[in-house]
Formats: sequence, structure tokens, C-alpha cells
Amino acid sequence: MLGQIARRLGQLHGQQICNGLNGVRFKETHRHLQSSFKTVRPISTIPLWPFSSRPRDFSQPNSSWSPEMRKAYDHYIALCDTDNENGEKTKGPWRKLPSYNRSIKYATGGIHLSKFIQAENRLFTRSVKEQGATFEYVVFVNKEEKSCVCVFQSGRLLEGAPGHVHGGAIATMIDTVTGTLAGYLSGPIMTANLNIDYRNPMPLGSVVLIHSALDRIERRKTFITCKVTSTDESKLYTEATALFVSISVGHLFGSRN
Ligand SMILES: CCCCCCCCCCCCCC(=O)SCCNC(=O)CCNC(=O)[C@H](O)C(C)(C)COP(=O)(O)OP(=O)(O)OC[C@H]1O[C@@H](n2cnc3c(N)ncnc32)[C@H](O)[C@@H]1OP(=O)(O)O
Repeated sequence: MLGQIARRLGQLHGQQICNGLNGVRFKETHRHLQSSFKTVRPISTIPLWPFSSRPRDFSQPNSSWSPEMRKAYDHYIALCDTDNENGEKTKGPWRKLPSYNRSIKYATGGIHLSKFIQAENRLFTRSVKEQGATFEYVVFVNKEEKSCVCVFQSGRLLEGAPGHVHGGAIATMIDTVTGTLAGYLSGPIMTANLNIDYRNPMPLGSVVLIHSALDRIERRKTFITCKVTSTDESKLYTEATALFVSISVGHLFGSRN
């Protein structure tokens, strides 16, 4: 039974992510899973981390970032909350979201749980250790406008057509960004539908902006629109619409709400 629960949990993100779970202390694991996943909330409502150690944020600048990536990051950082010269906080419209390498780290206490639950698993977009080789990205949300923007730099391992980014890698980033916004606004969700129009090939290594906005919410359904453009927004690469359905945590364990 617990193995089944664990395997169901492991299907998060469409991947079998809990193969390494066999052999862990199931009683303890189950108790932690139950209490932790009951507390998954929209990212917007997550308070300051309740434990002293914070998980590493993978969306901080690193040496693989091109000047264009850094410039776009600095542009949005300047629009986030800042401290003025008097040490007072000035409210900005944007907020930078942290990005972890394990989805479990988004749950309360997840950094601790991640040491013994599904310890080998990694979030797909953060699974390659080499900086700059795959997905370098950072997401900023605008709560008032119910929108977000992601600055994304593609790496050499994401090739599809020669010299250009693989369509599946672009879809991955669109799912990630629209899903992040839907989760921010609606709490635990899963992708139900993703429609993508590829308008122009995206050069490998380029930096793009992935703009997502709330279209509407109907009952459990959150509809998001998305456009991928060059950083100066003069070139349109991709357009998409996405539907996310709110789930109870039990959905991941096989129960139907
Ligand atoms: C945990 C924190 C993690 C943080 C990570 C952060 C970063 C990463 C973020 C990355 C994010 C990446 C996330 C990922 O990649 S998630 C991985 C990919 N997605 C999946 O594997 C989902 C698989 N599908 C399901 O589990 C279920 O089918 C879902 C949950 C989607 C709905 O099954 P459920 O039994 O619950 O609901 P329902 O069937 O009663 O339907 C409810 C309503 O929805 C409507 N409907 C349903 N399907 C469709 C459809 N295809 N088109 C149009 N409409 C559809 C339906 O008509 C109904 O409408 P209405 O009658 O109310 O009008």
C-alpha cells in the first residue's frame, strides 16, 4: 500500500520519480508525506521558510549567464521590492520566485523530507548539474496583474533542429512557467491541456522572455495564456494556451477528490 502511494507520488511531473523509494523507512516516510503534502499551498501564501536552513535557489545568477540574460534579470529585479537609502522597503510590482531542484522542497519542511524521500529524484528542468548546459531560467510574478515573466537561456544540450532549441524543451519551459503561475494563483494543480504554436525557430543559446497571464478561472480550471518573445519583444517565437485543473493532494495518491 505504502509502496503504491509512493509510486503514485512519484508520477508527479509525468515521470517515475520514486524508484529509489524501495527500502526507505515506509512508516516514517508515509507519516511525513501525509503531514507535509497536506500543507502544500499556493506559492503566494507560503510564509517565510519555517526552518532555519533554506533550500538552494537555482535561479540566482551564475557564470553561465550571458550579458543579455543578466541584463533582463537585472531589469526585473529592479522592479521587485527594494530597500531605499533610508533602509525602508519600497514595494515593487514584481516578485522573484525561488526555484528548487526538487518539487518536494516546495512543501513545508520539504528540504528535510527530501533527504530521505525519493532522494535521487530531481525536477526535470533542474536535473543537469552543469551550469548553462540545459535550462537557465528565473521567474518573476506580478500578483496584481496575475501574470509572470520568465527569463530563459537555453543551453547546448537542448538542441532540436540544428542550432535551434528542441520543441519539447520549449514545451517544458512553457509548462513550467504557466504551471508556476497557475500554482501561484490556484494552489496545487496539474496540467490538463497544453496547446502550442511554434511561430519561429529559437536559436540555441538565445535568451527569451516567456510571458504568461491568467485568462480566467472557472471552478477548478485555471486557464493561462503564454507568449515567448525575444528580450526586446520584437520577435515572437511561440504562443500557447494552457489549462490547469486544481487537485487535492489525494489525487497524486490515486483518489478522485
Ligand atoms: C507541489 C508543488 C510543486 C511545485 C513545482 C513548481 C514548478 C514546476 C511547475 C510545473 C508544472 C507542471 C505540471 C505538470 O506538468 S503535471 C504533469 C502532466 N499532467 C498530468 O499528468 C495530468 C494527468 N491528468 C489528470 O491527472 C487528470 O485528468 C486531471 C487532474 C487533469 C483532471 O482530472 P480530475 O478528475 O481531477 O478532473 P475532471 O476530469 O473532473 O475535470 C475537471 C474539469 O476539467 C476539465 N478537463 C479535464 N481535463 C481536461 C482537458 N484535457 N481538456 C479540457 N478540459 C479538461 C473537465 O472537463 C472538467 O471541467 P468542468 O466540468 O468543471 O467544466
